[in-house]
Amino acid sequence: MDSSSRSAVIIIGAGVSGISAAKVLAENGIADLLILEASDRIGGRIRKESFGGVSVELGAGWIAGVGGKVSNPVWEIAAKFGLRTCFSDYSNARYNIYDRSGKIFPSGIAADSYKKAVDSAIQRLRELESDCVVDVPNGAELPSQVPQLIIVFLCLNAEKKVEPISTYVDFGEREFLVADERGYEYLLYKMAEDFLFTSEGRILDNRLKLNKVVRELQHSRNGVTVKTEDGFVYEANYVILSASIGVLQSDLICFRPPLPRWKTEAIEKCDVMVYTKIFLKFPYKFWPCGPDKEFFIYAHERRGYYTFWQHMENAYPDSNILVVTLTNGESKRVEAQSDAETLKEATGVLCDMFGPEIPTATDILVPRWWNNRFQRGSYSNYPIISDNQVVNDIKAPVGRIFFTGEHTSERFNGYVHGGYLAGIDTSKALLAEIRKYERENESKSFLLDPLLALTGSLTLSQSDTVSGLQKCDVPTQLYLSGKLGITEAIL
Ligand SMILES: Cc1cc2nc3c(=O)[nH]c(=O)nc-3n(C[C@H](O)[C@H](O)[C@H](O)COP(=O)(O)OP(=O)(O)OC[C@H]3O[C@@H](n4cnc5c(N)ncnc54)[C@H](O)[C@@H]3O)c2cc1C
Repeated sequence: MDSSSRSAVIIIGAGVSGISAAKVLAENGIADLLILEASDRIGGRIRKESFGGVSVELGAGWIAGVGGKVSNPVWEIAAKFGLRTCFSDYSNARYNIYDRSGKIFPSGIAADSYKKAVDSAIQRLRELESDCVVDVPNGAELPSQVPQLIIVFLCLNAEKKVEPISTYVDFGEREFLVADERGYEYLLYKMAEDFLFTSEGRILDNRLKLNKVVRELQHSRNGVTVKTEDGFVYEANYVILSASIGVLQSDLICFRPPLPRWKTEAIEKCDVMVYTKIFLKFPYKFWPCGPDKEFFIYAHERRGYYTFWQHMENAYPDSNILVVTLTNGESKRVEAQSDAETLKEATGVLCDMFGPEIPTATDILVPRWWNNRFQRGSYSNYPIISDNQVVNDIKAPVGRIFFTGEHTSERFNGYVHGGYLAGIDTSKALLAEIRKYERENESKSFLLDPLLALTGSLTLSQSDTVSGLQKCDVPTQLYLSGKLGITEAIL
């Protein structure tokens, strides 16, 4: 076991929220920080991979919420660094719906069915709201012609909340696909460059430590001891924890003492969505091309079975890549099987749509977000009908541990900009806390001064001298939530 010196703040996780949190701290004079990241890279759920000769985004692919009155901060950063993006027009998908015999549903029927189903689902949601039942409206009465379409759209929307989605209300309704060889993650690197030492595209600053899997957080009124899987121990005055909601629900990180019940209950209440983009590379195109054909749908009686497709010709012309999106149960099923089996299933679906003569895919890429122990899912999904108490509890600090990540964003959870803004918010809250202690400490030492002069000496313990911040610790949660008992709050 090794010991490192004490840091002012340790940030756990180098995804967008961890990096934005660290940047705000650094900009506000907290240079003494340490970022511990479990994997061998920064980015977290923003991740590119080379596939079929281009860069594909296994995680976040779109900058969602663009073109409104307020500018999406992630869009601004992307513009600043010249990230290449393509506008995505999903609206045409409803006209590109294939049945199992490869017939396209006539556009009128499809659009009409879509509208009816959405209306019916919204109505059903309103009813559910009054009953306080929380779920995707599986049982909504759907027109029989293209049920799969409706379910896809409802899934894609309901999983990210059906009623006004803050992202679109605030930032606009347009979505842009990142299609840049440097990847979406390039933005994180550029953010890190502002406060970490970098050279030739690499972060060389030893305040970022990769392959450091945090397994234990021992916290007290004096600080936090962080233990990693490789036996290292790090000490900090404060910790910002940006691990995903799926990780918090798992047993990867042990808290000593355990998190209070109000916290663990809130964490359990938040659903984890699994969203999987499967990439298939072909020797040549056999699907209809053109911008209005970018998205197409396969209508199958089995819910979510290889339903939502996208060709990558707009993003990367002549790449001959198709992407199919699966969610939740289907994602987990596919993650558990071999890629060869997945390829066989996907090929069967493509044969249904485009005939048996299609070429065999030369490559397949199946990300496994659910089985990744540093993610355990793709993004958070708060119950449609829930108050803000759950998210407030999830983000509330416990003593010296502050929580961040997309799941702590009240308005933009599930999105990159949610993670980005959450990181900023958390750091601001921590800075306020630090300043408060500094003020209190100053007034304490002011009171102590005459005493010191009288006695001539006063010995402080080592932990007291590390930082004045430790001298008058009041568990943060005490004043954030009136419902707590003292012992729970101290935990
Ligand atoms: C498939 C997919 C598609 C998506 N599509 C979009 C999209 O199109 N648009 C959009 O805006 N958003 C999208 N998202 C969501 C977006 O990617 C996330 O909201 C955002 O990236 C989350 O950032 P974060 O910092 O909160 O978490 P993360 O990126 O998960 O960062 C947390 C970091 O903590 C690390 N970590 C975890 N446990 C430990 C530990 N014990 N010790 C040390 N480190 C640890 C992880 O390795 C990770 O790097 C998508 C996500 C997925 C998976």
